[in-house]
Amino acid sequence: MRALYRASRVASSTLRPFLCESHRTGPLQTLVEGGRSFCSHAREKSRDAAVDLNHYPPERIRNFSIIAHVDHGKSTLADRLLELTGTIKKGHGQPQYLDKLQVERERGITVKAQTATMFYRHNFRQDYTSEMENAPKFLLNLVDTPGHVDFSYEVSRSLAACQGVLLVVDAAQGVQAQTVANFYLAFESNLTIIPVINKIDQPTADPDRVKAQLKSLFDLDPNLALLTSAKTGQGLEHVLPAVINRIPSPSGKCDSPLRMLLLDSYYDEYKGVICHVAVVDGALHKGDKISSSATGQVYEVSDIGIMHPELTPTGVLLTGQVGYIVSGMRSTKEARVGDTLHQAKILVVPLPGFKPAKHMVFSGLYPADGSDFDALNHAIERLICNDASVSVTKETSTALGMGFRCGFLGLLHMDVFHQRLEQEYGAKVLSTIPTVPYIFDYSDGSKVQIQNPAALASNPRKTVTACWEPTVFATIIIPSEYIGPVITLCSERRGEQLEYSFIDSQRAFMKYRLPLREIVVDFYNELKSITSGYASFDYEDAEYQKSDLVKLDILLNGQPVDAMTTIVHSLKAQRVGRELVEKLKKFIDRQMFEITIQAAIGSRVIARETISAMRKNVLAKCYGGDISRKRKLLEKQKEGKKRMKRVGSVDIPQEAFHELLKVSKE
Ligand SMILES: Nc1nc2c(ncn2[C@@H]2O[C@H](COP(=O)(O)OP(=O)(O)OP(=O)(O)O)[C@@H](O)[C@H]2O)c(=O)[nH]1
Repeated sequence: MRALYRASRVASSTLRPFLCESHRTGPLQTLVEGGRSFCSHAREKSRDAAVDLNHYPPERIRNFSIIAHVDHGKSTLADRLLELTGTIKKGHGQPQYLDKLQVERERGITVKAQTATMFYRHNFRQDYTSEMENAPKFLLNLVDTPGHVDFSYEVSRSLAACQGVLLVVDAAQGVQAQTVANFYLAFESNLTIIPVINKIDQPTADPDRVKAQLKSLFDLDPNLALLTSAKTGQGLEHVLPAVINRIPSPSGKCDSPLRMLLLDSYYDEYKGVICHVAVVDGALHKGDKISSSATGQVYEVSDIGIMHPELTPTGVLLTGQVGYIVSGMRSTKEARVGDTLHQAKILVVPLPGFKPAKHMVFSGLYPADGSDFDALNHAIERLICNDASVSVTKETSTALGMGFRCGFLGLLHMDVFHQRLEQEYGAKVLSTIPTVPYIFDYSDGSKVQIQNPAALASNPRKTVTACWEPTVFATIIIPSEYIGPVITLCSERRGEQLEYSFIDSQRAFMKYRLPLREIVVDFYNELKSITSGYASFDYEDAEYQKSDLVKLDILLNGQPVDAMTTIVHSLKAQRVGRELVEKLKKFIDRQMFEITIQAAIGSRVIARETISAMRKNVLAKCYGGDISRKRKLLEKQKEGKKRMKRVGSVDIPQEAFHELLKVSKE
């Protein structure tokens, strides 16, 4: 009896994940057919499946991510692995296949992490003479991640679905700042790290130097580093065997109730919201009803599959597998990244999820043509379905009308969002000067985070008692000859040096604490230019520090333009004010009346420029020398101008706003 019970338990635990919901809860004996484990319902469902995932229990799965510093070759390596496994055709004519966005192709950077499922036969005995057809087939999920610091949130999210990483390092450039940051992301997540020294085909490649750096900085065994060229294909044959041999399989429980992590989501015009998910425990089938731990909403799974590399329906996703689902969610408010999805009516302990995205930079987005507010609203709603890391709230500006205050992960992220709005949704956008989130303490004990400088209004009933600004820990890696200029740059930017050491005989490693405001605008460009492009830079957020901040208003003919208000350090107010005023003068056209442009702190004007009025020649038609008639005409013109000045509003061209974004230094 006990044996029978045990047999049915074993059968139940191994079979249940493969069954549809109606059968999973029913008596098992009705489902077992000639010793095979699948119910007729499940077979029916798998008919539309191009790939049968039932052959891939967790021990035949490896989930790994490719992480590296910018441009060290992640996406190219991903291409080669996809080709090697036959997932995409060789010479598909589209380099960096997984960089699908127009903005990624134009800028040559990865912005969005992309997952692709590959199938690969691996012979553990390394006995290549034996027939490979008999070697076990593995399901490999590869995640290509962005390298730029702004998108490290994407990297940390991707790592939640992985058990290991390929840490790619350029054989000529060696370890760079994002290599360090990404190593620690993987290390702190307890992932297996496989070092890959790439671009060994370059004439300046020095793999031994890189191996020594990997040892001294990360204590990684240099003998375990793989040497590759994603360009020529050299050494690539060792990558996937290393993935299978060194990275553990996912450790979820097949016989537990479904727990699935929502990794990412995007909006598709035809299918609606498509969610990328990692099945941690249990299994999910097409037609199942699932529920969100965050909202309690119930959905029916209408499509399910893997990215192979395009959406490929499979009818099922099993423990340890990564794929997509379509379940009728309508917006990212429903598809919350980091949420745990489970079978409806079966309660589970939610998975740890992710830390919420931290918004470093805020900016107002307004329709370039005021009447297009609805179009911009629609475009932003759609785009945040594809980029949930942006925060959006509505705001109104007296100068620009109705718009949005958006929070971004950094300046590049802001630029990319802006570009995507224009390219993918045809929205014409005007953005205001980016600002960082400051905190102000008031005399009544309240604390307010200011994301829009114009909102910092003077209030007679309470005064500001303290100002706080966000800071970051910055990592800078540079060739030793540039140490002097970099130290000067950091101290100009109010930085405090925390660490200073040498990676090897040629390169220095520095850690600084810097105010976030000082690095979001143009710090990286300046760092690159003073180091001939050799510096690498990364940062992570640190705590707030007390600071002496002032609100800087820009006034046109005495009227403050709220969209141009900014908050600056008091020591730099004069310089920033002058720079803003001079920039504006260049971009505002002369009008029929005089325009004064002023920068002011409260009622104190700290910089001023004047654009003189265009003078219409009212005397053109006045022939002859009647002086009193001429004087009369000039007097009339002066009166008219006064009236225009009083009632007229200054037209500020779009370029003026774009130029103000570039105000390089505070
Ligand atoms: N010589 C050489 N060039 C390579 C190799 N691998 C990649 N590249 C080149 O390096 C550049 C950057 O490659 P990507 O694959 O886009 O780098 P990435 O790390 O994905 O870049 P981000 O996504 O922006 O972080 C491209 O011009 C590639 O052609 C290699 O093994 N050898």
